[in-house]
Amino acid sequence: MDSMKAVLLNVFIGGADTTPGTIEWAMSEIMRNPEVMQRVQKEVRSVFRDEVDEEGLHKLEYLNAVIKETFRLHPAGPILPRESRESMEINGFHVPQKSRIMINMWAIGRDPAYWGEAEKFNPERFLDSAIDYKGTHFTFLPFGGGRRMCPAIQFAMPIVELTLANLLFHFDWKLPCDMRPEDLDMTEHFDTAIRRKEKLCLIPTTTTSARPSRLG
Ligand code: HEM
Repeated sequence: MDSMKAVLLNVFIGGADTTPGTIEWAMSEIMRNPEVMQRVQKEVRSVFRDEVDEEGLHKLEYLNAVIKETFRLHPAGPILPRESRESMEINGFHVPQKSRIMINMWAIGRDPAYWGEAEKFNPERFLDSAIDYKGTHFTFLPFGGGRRMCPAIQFAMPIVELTLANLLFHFDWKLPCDMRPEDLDMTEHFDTAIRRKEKLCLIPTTTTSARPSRLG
């Protein structure tokens, strides 16, 4: 019974903050980078005609790169906890058996040793790149890796893609009070996940350019 409770709690905690948090960070980064907004909206609006559907998602190469870049800078699971099964030596440090090891994916994602212009939101770095989120590229593990990696990738990714594609397809977006993109507050609040400290507040306007066939 206790392990059933633990599994259910894990699913609730694992699913609660991660997906909406990723969508919120992606929209924040897209708003801060108008050239990314222009490119991603152009892609979404050229792939879909009347509605966004799941079948077309695989064609959204640039949106996929935007999501990967969001994971790199704002990983929903910033710390991956592990325990060493045996004692070992890593980079000259002795790690005793059963040590608790915290892998800091947030820091690895911003490490200039692995990423050019590491602090810059640049989805283009993932275009024509073999790096994916399946747990084999150790500098990029948004869903973790190994036997404890997130069991919900196939479920979570379409939700993130569909939500963002819909937001970008149906609406144009503005920052409130004539705020400039570079003034958008990106302060982080660290909990089990890293969320925005201030909620993201945006103004949607409906657009006719997304639905040419209905107007035609
Ligand atoms: C964008 C969405 C999501 C991201 C980025 C994400 C990321 C992660 C990460 C980094 C881990 C730790 C993996 C490791 O230690 O190697 C994890 C574990 C887990 N996630 Fe997700 N997750 C997402 C969505 C979800 C959803 C929607 C659910 C459930 C409905 C879920 C359920 C779980 C569970 C149960 C675990 C624990 C697995 C275990 O300990 O064996 N996740 N997730």
